Amino acid sequence: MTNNPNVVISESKSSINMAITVTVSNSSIFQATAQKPPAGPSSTTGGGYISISRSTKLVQQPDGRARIKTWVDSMRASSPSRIKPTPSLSDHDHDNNSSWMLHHPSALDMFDQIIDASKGKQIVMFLDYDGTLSPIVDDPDRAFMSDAMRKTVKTVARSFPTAIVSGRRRDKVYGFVRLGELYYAGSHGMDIKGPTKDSNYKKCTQSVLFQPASEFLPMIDQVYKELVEKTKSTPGAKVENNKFCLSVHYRCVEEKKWSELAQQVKSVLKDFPQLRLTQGRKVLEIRPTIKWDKGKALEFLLESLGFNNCSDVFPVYIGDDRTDEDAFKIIRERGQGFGILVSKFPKETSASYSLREPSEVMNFLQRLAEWKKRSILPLPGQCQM
Ligand SMILES: O=P(O)(O)OC[C@H]1O[C@H](O[C@H]2O[C@H](CO)[C@@H](O)[C@H](O)[C@H]2O)[C@H](O)[C@@H](O)[C@@H]1O
Repeated sequence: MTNNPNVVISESKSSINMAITVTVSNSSIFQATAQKPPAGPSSTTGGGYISISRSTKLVQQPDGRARIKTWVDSMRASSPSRIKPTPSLSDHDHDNNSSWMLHHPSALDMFDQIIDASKGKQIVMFLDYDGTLSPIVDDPDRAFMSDAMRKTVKTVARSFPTAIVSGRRRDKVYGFVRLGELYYAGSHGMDIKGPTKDSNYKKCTQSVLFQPASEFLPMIDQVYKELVEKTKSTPGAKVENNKFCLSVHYRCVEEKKWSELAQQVKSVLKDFPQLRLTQGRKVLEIRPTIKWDKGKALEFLLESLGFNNCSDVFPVYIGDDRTDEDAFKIIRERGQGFGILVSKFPKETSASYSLREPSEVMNFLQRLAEWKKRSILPLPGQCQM
């Protein structure tokens, strides 16, 4: 995707006023401040509040009970499968659904309009992995992508610069996707690497582009060990080491144990104010407080491609998670391209369009690749020089 995929950019250092900031809709859950030595290129700063949504803030209780309740509330809120299935939707639910679909229509239904808007511009594809290219499953180590999806992504990557942007560690998501011609932004964009022809992907360190949180590696490893130890008494809990960030999965934890798990995570994190907690789909995500996310990764990749100040670029970002909202927002702010949210349920989002599930994502990608193929073929009767 870049003119020079072999460039290595190191992070700049600045002193940071650490904060753990969490909003549920955009997902910071827990906030505390502390002064710490330099740890990253930039930082968030914060006061002592927790926030359930962009508009709702709670004052912290000294004993932390309100905070745990807020965590558990937001863990529930991030479990949309709890919503009743469509056949039993009430009139009110139907109205909500229809109104949401008016604002976020299906990208398949709007395919021609999307293509029209992209005319004369370079489409650049950004694809989230879990829940977008692969269906959500109980075991995060078995979230395999189908061969049909892999073939489709390969075809798309031949037509447009394409990046996978995932919360997972980069080598793990590469292990699922197994396509060397793509860009990969792992650890929520904190580990970016360009295309490689080398079949041994891990050894090809020359094409690493950006790792803005490398100073956090020892801390992340330490917190990983502590979380594994602390949560082992909670059946079903699973801690995943995503290199520059961590995931604490509660998909397989009984709901009555969620509060206990939140308490365990909180008790570890209290000693690490340099880390913040965000939420995904039945997962608590822990990452450095640096101002870097999937949106920044999108901007970085566009810049690497030479599209920073261009009016003729058309980024399309497809994702299902709260962490993808950072990228949807950037796309909106740039006024270029579109975000597409993968969801069966109405959700607050900055995406413009929606798709219901990975099979629809595949369908959309196939149509996009077919359109591109047709658009470069000569018209019938037209001579090729
Ligand atoms: O940015 P993504 O590629 O969407 O990664 C976000 C998290 O995805 C994975 O967890 C999610 O998918 C699992 C497998 O389907 C599922 O079991 C889990 O409940 C989901 O949250 C991944 O395991 C996490 O590390 C990523 O942060």
